[in-house]
Amino acid sequence: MKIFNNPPTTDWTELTTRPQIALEFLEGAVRNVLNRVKKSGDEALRELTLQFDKVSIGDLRVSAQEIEDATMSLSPTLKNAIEVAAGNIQKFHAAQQRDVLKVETMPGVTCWRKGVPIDKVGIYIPGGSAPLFSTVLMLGVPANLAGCKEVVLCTPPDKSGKINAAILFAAQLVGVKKIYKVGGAQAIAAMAYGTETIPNVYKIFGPGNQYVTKAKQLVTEEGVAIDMPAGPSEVLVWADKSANPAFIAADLLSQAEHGEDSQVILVLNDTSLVDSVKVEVEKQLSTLPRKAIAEKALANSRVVTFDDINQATAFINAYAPEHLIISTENPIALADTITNAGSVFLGNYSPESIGDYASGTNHTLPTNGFAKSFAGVSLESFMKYITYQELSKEGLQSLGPVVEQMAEAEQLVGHRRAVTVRLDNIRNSQ
Ligand SMILES: NC(=O)c1ccc[n+]([C@@H]2O[C@H](COP(=O)([O-])OP(=O)(O)OC[C@H]3O[C@@H](n4cnc5c(N)ncnc54)[C@H](O)[C@@H]3O)[C@@H](O)[C@H]2O)c1
Ligand SMILES: N[C@H](CO)Cc1c[nH]c[nH+]1
Ligand SMILES: [Zn+2]
Repeated sequence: MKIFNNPPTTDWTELTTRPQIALEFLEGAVRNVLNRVKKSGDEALRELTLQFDKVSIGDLRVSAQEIEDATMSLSPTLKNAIEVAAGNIQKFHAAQQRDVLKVETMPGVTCWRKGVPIDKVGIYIPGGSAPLFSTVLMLGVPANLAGCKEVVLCTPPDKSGKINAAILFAAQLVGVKKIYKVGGAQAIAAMAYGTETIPNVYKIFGPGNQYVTKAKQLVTEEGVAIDMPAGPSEVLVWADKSANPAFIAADLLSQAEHGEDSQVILVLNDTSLVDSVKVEVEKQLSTLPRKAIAEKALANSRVVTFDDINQATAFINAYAPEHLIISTENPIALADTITNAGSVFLGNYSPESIGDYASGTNHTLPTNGFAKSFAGVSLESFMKYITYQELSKEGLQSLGPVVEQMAEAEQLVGHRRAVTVRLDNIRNSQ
């Protein structure tokens, strides 16, 4: 991890840059995949799966027997852990349900807003380097709570053409039945355009690598909605002397192990922890099974120190981390100064991996600075909100003249007439 002490505050560009595949190459490669799936459907999916996942797939859909076998093969302790996590995720997301609130903006003018589920949604479950069955809970639970009619799940097969048993168990737990063995940009294309086997959907959810994330962004050009760009994982730890160097190192490594293009940042308000954290990172890295991956991610990572706490806040808001851990003496006060972050973990006993799996919050979060403008997945992400209004005769008599004035001034006589014709009718019938 490269160290920056009191970096100049005029331009954060270099310090907030994430490791990325060259944009032109990435976009070209992903557009090629999208076009192939659009043109050749299932045939392209099979060819691309052979090319990228090195396996030949016959039936793209996971059978009921495969789901049953997977469920049987899983240990009771893991099943129980998944159920506990699902319960917490269910509780947190169910609490996001809102009552319909009717507002009388003027006497006789009533407006309200009602959430309705998005009929058809697609959920992408990453599986390239690790089978993220926790993501099935993060997306399946709110889709189920929202009442989406059709949920399509895509995830890459392993080298023997199978889907990880825990992914299948979690899917049946949250009621997802349409599961397909396809990953990467080709899975996003399948859910966006539909193929002979895979139904198209209206909105695509889920994290993934840079290919998956770019594919999601590109299909929005064709009218498909997405949750947000949720690419390579990242964490920023903000610590002071009260933090434990072993905890900090473990938190940094927990996200560094996701992928070589992950990035972890340590922000310190003094330099006293630099050496002890370095020692701990080396120590813990030496026994980490995914050491090679984490080492590459650490090479893209940074320690940034600031004498001035306000500069630290400004940097963190400019970086807009996916995850922010605040391991300082008064974490809540510091958290209040943060406007750009996906999810925040407070104090020394809130490791980020708790949120990855089981506290209840959603782990599908904006990366690469998108936390400036996007929120993580929530129940609302699976709904759309329709607004309604109903006017009584008296309501139209009060508000109609206002709209007549405004429509006339916008030179939209047709708009004015839709009001006038009714006001005339009321007058004539009195
Ligand atoms: N932001 C979030 O909320 C969040 C949550 C969980 C995971 N993640 C991230 O998701 C990512 C998962 O990535 P992954 O790779 O393990 O799994 P993945 O499922 O996202 O991608 C695997 C697929 O990528 C495709 N692919 C691989 N190399 C390719 C190439 N050269 N050209 C075209 N396509 C290619 C293959 O089709 C493969 O099936 C990680 O970066 C992780 O950090 C993010
Ligand atoms: N940290 C990831 C979100 O960036 C989520 C995850 C799933 N499993 C482990 N971690
Ligand atoms: Zn994680």
